[in-house]
Amino acid sequence: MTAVCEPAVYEKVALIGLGLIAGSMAWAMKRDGTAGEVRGYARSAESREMTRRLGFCDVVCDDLAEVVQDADLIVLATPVGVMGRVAETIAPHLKPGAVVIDVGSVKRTVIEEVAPHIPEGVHFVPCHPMAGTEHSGPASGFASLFDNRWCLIVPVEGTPEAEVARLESYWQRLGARTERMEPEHHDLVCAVVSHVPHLIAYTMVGVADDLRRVSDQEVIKFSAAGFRDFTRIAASDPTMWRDVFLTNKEATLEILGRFTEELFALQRAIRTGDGEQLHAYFTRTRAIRRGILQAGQDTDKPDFGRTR
Ligand SMILES: NC(=O)c1ccc[n+]([C@@H]2O[C@H](COP(=O)([O-])OP(=O)(O)OC[C@H]3O[C@@H](n4cnc5c(N)ncnc54)[C@H](O)[C@@H]3O)[C@@H](O)[C@H]2O)c1
Ligand SMILES: O=C(O)C(=O)C[C@]1(C(=O)O)C=C[C@@H](O)C=C1
Repeated sequence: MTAVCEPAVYEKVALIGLGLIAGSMAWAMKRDGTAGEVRGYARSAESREMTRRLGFCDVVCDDLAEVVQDADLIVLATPVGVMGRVAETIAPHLKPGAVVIDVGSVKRTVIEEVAPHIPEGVHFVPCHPMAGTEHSGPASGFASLFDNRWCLIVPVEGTPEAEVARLESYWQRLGARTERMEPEHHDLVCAVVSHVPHLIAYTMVGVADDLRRVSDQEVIKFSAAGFRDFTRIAASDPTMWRDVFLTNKEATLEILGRFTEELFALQRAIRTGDGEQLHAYFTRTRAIRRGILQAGQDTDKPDFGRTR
């Protein structure tokens, strides 16, 4: 029996910044023909060469104007700190009716920095796939990254409903579930579920490293899942995460403030031997994890399930 292929959602797609997210999008588009043609732009000859060798783009360019011209969908997949500059460079070369999206982990600042450069007649629809790994670069992408993960869509005022709906169907074809959100709410939610947890992991690994006595061999030798997870997360790309904290400053500081208050309360409970308080706290947090599992919302997929 011949498989019935859905038509492409966008005919020509241009990816800017060929790393984990762009590479995974390209593999996922190839998986079921979500795009007619995929072009990719990378600054370094090494990334372009690697991309050609892996074969996830039909055309690989070293010129931003060339990659975006004629593209129906343009994806900004660089660290968030440079997205404004990239948007400014590509703006004169965008065709009328094209859709520009970003996949950055922060939304309010990206909107402030990108939107002013988007020409009249071109649509800008900010997106954030809630999926990733600690790996980066063109060789790190894989087709199943977005399967069953959320992609948050943060439309700006005035975007035609049809363009947002089309983008939702695009992400769904890449395997994701979609939800729309306001930028400020997005940044606060991500500070809680992603940004501050990364900061805690970075800090915890830094603390272990400071205690050289235990860090060399013992930390790895005796670590069980908890600390190993911290070291995995703390291996994430430094440029990406520097930009996340600098651009989501307000929400990060808000959540960090709450976090340190709770931490001090637990610290006091330990110092004063208040077992009842500790037990009540841990009972509450266990119920949260169990609730997530019961609702079938834990879509965590370890790397061993990945496919190109
Ligand atoms: N890694 C994750 O878990 C994850 C998840 C969701 C969203 N994001 C967001 O997606 C974006 C890309 O992240 P990634 O994990 O794919 O990173 P990555 O480091 O794997 O890829 C980013 C690529 O952008 C390139 N780049 C940097 N500056 C550039 C510039 N000025 N012009 C062109 N290219 C440039 C880098 O060389 C790199 O190849 C980031 O904004 C990040 O916040 C990441
Ligand atoms: O799984 C991981 O390694 C990730 O860090 C992915 C993760 C997250 O915190 O969940 C990281 C940053 C993103 O913007 C979205 C997803």
